Amino acid sequence: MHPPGADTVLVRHGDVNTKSNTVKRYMEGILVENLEALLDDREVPGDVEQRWNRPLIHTTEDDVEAALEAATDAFGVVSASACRRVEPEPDAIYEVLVEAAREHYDGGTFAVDARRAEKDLPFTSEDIAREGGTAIWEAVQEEFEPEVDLDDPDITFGVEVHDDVAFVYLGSVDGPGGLPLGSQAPMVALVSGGIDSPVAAYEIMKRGSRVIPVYVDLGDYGGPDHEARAMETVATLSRYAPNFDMNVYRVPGGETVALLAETMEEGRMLSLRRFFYRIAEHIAEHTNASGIVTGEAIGQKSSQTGQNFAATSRVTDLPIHRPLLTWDKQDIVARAREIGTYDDSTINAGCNRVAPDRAETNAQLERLLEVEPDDLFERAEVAAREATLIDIGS
Ligand SMILES: Nc1ncnc2c1ncn2[C@@H]1O[C@H](COP(=O)(O)OP(=O)(O)OP(=O)(O)O)[C@@H](O)[C@H]1O
Repeated sequence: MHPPGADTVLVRHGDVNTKSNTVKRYMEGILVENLEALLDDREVPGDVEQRWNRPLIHTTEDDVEAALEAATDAFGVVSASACRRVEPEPDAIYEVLVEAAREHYDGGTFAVDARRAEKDLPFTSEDIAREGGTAIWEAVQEEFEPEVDLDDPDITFGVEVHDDVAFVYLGSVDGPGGLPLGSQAPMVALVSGGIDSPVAAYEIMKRGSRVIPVYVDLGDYGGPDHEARAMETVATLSRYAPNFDMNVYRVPGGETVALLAETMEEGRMLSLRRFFYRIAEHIAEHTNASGIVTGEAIGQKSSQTGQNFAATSRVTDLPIHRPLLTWDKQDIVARAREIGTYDDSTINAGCNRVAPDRAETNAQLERLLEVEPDDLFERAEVAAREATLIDIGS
């Protein structure tokens, strides 16, 4: 919903605002590039203006909702509004508020939420809210019984006044928040195509890190459907990052997985995890990435206990980031649905279970080292070297 004639998207960022002016300018520049790429990828016409504090997308009224959707998919964006630009004069603002009310108000409560970006304007936010509210009320009172409710209105008319322009909008749409993608160091993301790992990758992207996706082919324990599922989830994630390479490193792990399944019982999943981390470390070295991301959550699976993390994490010097560490499964599922990876993740991959019937929950590294294959690290190194890059076709 937007005021008639709205052809601009007003973009608000959050954490970018906490930075020094130099860093903020740099990050706003990255955000603008990302917004341009999202518009381009979705074939939405529009120009992005790098305006201090408030990037703007200039588009057409027909395209403004699509531009708004693209803007609220950009990492670093806290919220955005489709708005009409007007002269920063009270009467011009009230005129547009009245037009917007005539078009969209259909009874119930309303509020005017007005802000001034500059303090030296000859009117206050309260003046605009009060007089704008009166103008709206007078315009609709013959047809309806309008009521002002500042706490929980049915419709909110937003006004933001700068010294050179004012914006009028009807509410705002939340974005993901975080920081612009590419403003932080890249990370290797271990993606399995399950529900959790794509969400973990998304959460790291949200903090500004591009991800280098790595999928380990599990051989007989994986299969084409398992792999396709992983690739689909990455393709979905790449819609949020059209100007970043998200092709997947597919690493041949089938022989090692089969060996672990044949020779190990309780500690099998832990040595498998050590194998994954070590592979990720090699790919991180090769791609200049600064960490490893997984979808693990404390206690979610028997292999994901605190003791097991302590025993397995020591296999690499790189930090292992587990953005979902404290998340409940239902919250992970909700986020997967929100970002669009849930359906890909729940396709039946029809693969065999690697996990043993009796799983280790209290791993001791020394005991694990006694039973795991001596050449596990060499295997990881060779597998990483033999990785092939899969074009996810975005
Ligand atoms: N075949 C794989 N290739 C790459 N990474 C993997 C693979 N399998 C698991 N992982 C990584 O190890 C983590 C833990 O895997 P595990 O299978 O124990 O948990 P999960 O809850 O099923 O995870 P997910 O839902 O992401 O598959 C995953 O979140 C992912 O980061």
